Amino acid sequence: MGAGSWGTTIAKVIADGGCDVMLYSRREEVAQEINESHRNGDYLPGIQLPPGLFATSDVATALQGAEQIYLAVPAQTLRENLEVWREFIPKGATLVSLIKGLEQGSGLRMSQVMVEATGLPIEQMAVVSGPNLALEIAKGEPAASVCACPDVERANEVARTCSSDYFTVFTNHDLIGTELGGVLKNLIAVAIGIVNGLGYGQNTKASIMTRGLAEITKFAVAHGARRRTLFGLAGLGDLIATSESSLSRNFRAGEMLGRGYTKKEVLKRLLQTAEGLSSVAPVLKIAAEKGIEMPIVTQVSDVIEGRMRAGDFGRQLNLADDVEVES
Ligand SMILES: NC(=O)C1=CN([C@@H]2O[C@H](COP(=O)(O)OP(=O)(O)OC[C@H]3O[C@@H](n4cnc5c(N)ncnc54)[C@H](OP(=O)(O)O)[C@@H]3O)[C@@H](O)[C@H]2O)C=CC1
Ligand SMILES: O=C(CO)COP(=O)(O)O
Repeated sequence: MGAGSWGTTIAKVIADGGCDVMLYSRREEVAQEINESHRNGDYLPGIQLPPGLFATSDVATALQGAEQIYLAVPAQTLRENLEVWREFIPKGATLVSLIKGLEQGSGLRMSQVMVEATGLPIEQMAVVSGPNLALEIAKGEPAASVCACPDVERANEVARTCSSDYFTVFTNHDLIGTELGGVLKNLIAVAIGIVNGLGYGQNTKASIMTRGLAEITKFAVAHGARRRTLFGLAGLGDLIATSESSLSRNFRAGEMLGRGYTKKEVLKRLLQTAEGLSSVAPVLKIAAEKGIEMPIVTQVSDVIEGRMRAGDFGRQLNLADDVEVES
């Protein structure tokens, strides 16, 4: 559900793995292009999609008989989408979030939004997250990811379905950690983008990446995540991929901020989803409520909202109450 860069790529992975896939696009012309030319030129230029991958702009057709429903729309639209889609969800289907953002206002993770918006139990909700830059995977470059679901059997089924000879999906039990890893690394990717835009070198980036990992681990653990999840593919792995790649929209957004563009200008130029720009406010609100210091994320927010000059970014990287988190 969602034929942007990641929805289309996962659909390709699943079709390449031998399963039937129906991809939902809200725009009829995108579905038509996929069915007729086996391309999605807006989002995956140069990529040939497999003939077994079909698309539709009709929700009922997309969801008819679906056993697993992969959600790949922006975090801020998921609730309203599901409120329309829920009547078409087949009984017992697994809903899989591919989304790496928090809902603004409520601060909820996507699996929580999925439960609220559909009325289905959390056991039917899964998340797939990891170092997965869409275009690289669409080209067939090998990569791995993590599927977490409270129901172990469903996690295994999803992992099997969306694994192919170039995409390996591991399972774990930590839904919260897997979900938060994807959300939080985006904020650090924006930070790395900012200092890259300022022209700083590897010391600054490595410092922010390492201290950023400490900061986001602390936040995630305070929510019940397992620390080791944040040091695996869904945390550190995704942080490395996103922070070092110009394919990352969050990194590119940060880079533009570092070069002096305003948030409004960045959003206008980006055209695609950069979840970090929307997640930063709910993350900081929750952090403040729980008394968690997040100096890097705070500075990201200050630069995004124009409260701090990008040139001043990175002067304060320490967590005042935490000196041992790296041990
Ligand atoms: N791209 C990547 O490498 C990865 C992305 N993700 C995550 O996947 C999620 C989706 O990202 P991605 O595919 O990259 O985003 P894109 O911006 O590439 O695509 C977004 C998709 O959502 C659709 N959409 C936008 N608004 C609505 C709406 N109101 N109702 C229904 N559909 C809507 C868009 O349709 P339209 O084209 O008509 O605007 C498009 O199909 C994000 O949370 C992202 O963090 C996770 C891993 C990797
Ligand atoms: O999550 C991603 C890679 O794992 C994609 O990152 P961006 O959303 O920043 O492009």
